[in-house]
Amino acid sequence: MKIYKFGGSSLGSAARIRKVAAIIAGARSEGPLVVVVSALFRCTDMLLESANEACLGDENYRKTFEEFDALHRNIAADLFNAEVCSDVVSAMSDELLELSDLLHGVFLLRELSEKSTALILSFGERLSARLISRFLPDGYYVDGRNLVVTDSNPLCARVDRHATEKRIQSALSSCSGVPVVTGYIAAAPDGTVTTLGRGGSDYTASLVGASLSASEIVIWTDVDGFYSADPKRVRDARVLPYISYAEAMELSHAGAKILHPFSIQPAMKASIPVLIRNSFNPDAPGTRIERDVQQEMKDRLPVTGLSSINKVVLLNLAGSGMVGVPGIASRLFSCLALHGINIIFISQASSEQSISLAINPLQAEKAKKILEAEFHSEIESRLIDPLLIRRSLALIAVVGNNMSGHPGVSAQLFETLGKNGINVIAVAQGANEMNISLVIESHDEDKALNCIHESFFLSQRKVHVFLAGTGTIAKSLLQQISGHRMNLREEKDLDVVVCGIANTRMIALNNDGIDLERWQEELRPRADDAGIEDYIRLLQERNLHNTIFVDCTASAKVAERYPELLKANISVVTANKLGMAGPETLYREIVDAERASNARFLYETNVGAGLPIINTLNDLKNSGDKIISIEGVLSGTLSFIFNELRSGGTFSEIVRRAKEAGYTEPDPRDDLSGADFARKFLILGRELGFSLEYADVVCESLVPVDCRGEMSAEEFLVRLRSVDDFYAEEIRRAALEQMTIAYAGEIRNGKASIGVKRVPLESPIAGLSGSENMVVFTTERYRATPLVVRGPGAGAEVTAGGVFADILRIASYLV
Ligand SMILES: NC(=O)C1=CN([C@@H]2O[C@H](COP(=O)(O)OP(=O)(O)OC[C@H]3O[C@@H](n4cnc5c(N)ncnc54)[C@H](OP(=O)(O)O)[C@@H]3O)[C@@H](O)[C@H]2O)C=CC1
Ligand SMILES: N[C@@H](CC=O)C(=O)O
Repeated sequence: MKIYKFGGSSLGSAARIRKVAAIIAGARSEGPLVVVVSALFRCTDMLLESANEACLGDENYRKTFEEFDALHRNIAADLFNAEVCSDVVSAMSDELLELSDLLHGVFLLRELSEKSTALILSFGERLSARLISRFLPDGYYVDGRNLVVTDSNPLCARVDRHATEKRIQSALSSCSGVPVVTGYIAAAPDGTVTTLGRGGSDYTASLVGASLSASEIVIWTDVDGFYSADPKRVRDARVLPYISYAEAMELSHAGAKILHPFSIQPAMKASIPVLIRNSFNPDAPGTRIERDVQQEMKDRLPVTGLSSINKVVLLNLAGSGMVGVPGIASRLFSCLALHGINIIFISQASSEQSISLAINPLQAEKAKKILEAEFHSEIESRLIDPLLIRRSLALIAVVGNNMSGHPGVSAQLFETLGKNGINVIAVAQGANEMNISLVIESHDEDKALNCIHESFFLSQRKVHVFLAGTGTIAKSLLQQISGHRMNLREEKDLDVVVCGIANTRMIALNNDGIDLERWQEELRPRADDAGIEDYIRLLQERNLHNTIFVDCTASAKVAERYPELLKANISVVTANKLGMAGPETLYREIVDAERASNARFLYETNVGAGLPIINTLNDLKNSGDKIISIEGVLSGTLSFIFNELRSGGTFSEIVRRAKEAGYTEPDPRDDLSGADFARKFLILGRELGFSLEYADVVCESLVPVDCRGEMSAEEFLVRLRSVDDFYAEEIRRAALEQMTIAYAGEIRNGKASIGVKRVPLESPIAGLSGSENMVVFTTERYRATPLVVRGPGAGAEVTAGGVFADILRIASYLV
């Protein structure tokens, strides 16, 4: 014998009911079957709505009732021929009339007790079972009120298992045909209608299955099975082929809505497998819930799935007078139980100074009053503090049989949450080690679910990138991410998802990732006054896990926001030097914010574009070497200019080419003035531990005096022709002495200076070509032969590559 339970989503229309009948016919050919049904799709909600409206004196209750009434009549008209239909409708009419009278009574009295609510709600299942039993060739109606015996709690009744089993066995053991049992509804011994709580039809199915020793209980629903997390919250959640009874119980108690939390227990006790299957996709294998016997279950990762309860409140009973006093916990739990308050979560530290309880927010005020009364004298005498209630919280359960005895699961869990800036307010784990429950702020719920899901390899790991700037470097970066994304997915199990792109005028946002093949088309105009603050607000509102802000602007305003981002635990990668080379106060703020947060700040491209200069310096420093001096050429543009001058080009023309090649700053005067080079030296000087401001770098400007005012880049390049002859002559004269000229600098003893220098033709600097940079580290370890880093120090491709590498460094830290 099998038990098939169909939820409301499977019973939404005549067409759906026909599909259900086909599923039943298939099973019937294999052996006896009992069907349990919920109310038709949305009907329980309609009944509740109508009852509430009636109670408020809102005449709309009739309209809602009529909608409910019409839905059943229309489905009957569609399912049956005229003769049968009139038969079915007349059977249903008696019940619909009774329901209408009841609602009218509520309307007149303006009173809706839990008892009358249960009675009104019972019509949903009663009418759906009437329709379906009649539609099945050998179906017959069985009223769950005659089978399931409960206490008299109307809306969430406790089942008397013994009495229920006897009734089910006597009614259904030797049934012929297909009994169609109303799920969800039950009755107290005095005949009062009760219900088993929302989703209680699953429980009915499990009770029926256990009482009849069924071979399996199949819960037919509208999804493919039990997911590793709620797919509405975790897009990459996947169907679990197997889970154990214990896991299913833990997950459904902690919010997984797919199964009524009580429904596992009867099946588990009778060792009956429970299958979750999709009536919309009957070919899908679904999820099998049974004892932990399958090898697949034993071989699984430690965490099987996650679930969450969206709204809980935390009650905190605390006080020094609780320490070592037996009976406090007993009084706490007993008085809440006495008043029917369900405790979802309990946490107590070994100090015994406080006990935290999570409960349903609807019961919070009642619970507070009860506890204040219970502990009145202790609160008066200050042995216990006034009761604290924290609201807007969510509970997350991380569940897996294989977590037990597997060291490192909680470490990984808390590390993941910490790196994403998610504060854990309370924690509980039972000694069976298969459920770690956490209470967090509810606005972090989705973020927490997603990062935990990825961290335990339940889905592909992701970083979410928000890019500022769409210029030379940003374009190249987007091209590189787009080109390499598939490889990263396949080889590193990492997805770099670009969720935001903004410049000063346009913006594109998409949590699922902007299409990088056509990102320009996704850009939309921004409001005139929307600055970088607005972009940061939007990205913070999204609150995605593993978020990295990437700055490819040359804007000081953007750089000023780094501390705020880091404090919000958002990592930053920047090509923009105006943070680390900004005023020392900003530099300190950034460094301090990074230290205080769990986020990372990487800026390797600030010096030498894609060359590993900052990392090399830090490696030397961190491994205890002493830096004596740093010398070299750190401007790609200036290097290019002097390298090209040696080959005979004209100064202004070479600057134009440097700009076209993407070597220059947005304003090339930032290169020619030495400002960009000076910023790099400032950054290196600060890395060395010197307290420096920009003005401390002695810097020679190559910008002619008449080119220093406001002017367009084009006008500047034209005016620059005035110095062409001068530099041609300088190069010629130097060559006569086997020398050349270059723009280079040195940091020594905390002093930094840069400028034009004559260098011998055979020197390494004269050997540079293109936009090459060269940094010479003379250190205690590298004294005789200094350590040299050399290579292209400017250009879109290498810079974007460096930014991308920083993103990946942060990704490997985060995920
Ligand atoms: N070129 C190179 O080799 C290297 C460059 N860098 C650094 O990379 C950065 C980018 O350079 P590059 O791509 O050449 O510059 P571009 O001038 O080509 O692009 C700058 C981008 O930043 C945008 N922007 C400016 N201010 C803001 C703001 N407040 N909010 C959002 N977007 C803003 C601009 O938008 P809009 O178009 O609307 O003005 C533009 O899209 C610079 O800081 C540079 O120093 C670092 C190493 C090497
Ligand atoms: N404009 C810069 C680019 C790298 O920072 C340079 O020329 O070096």
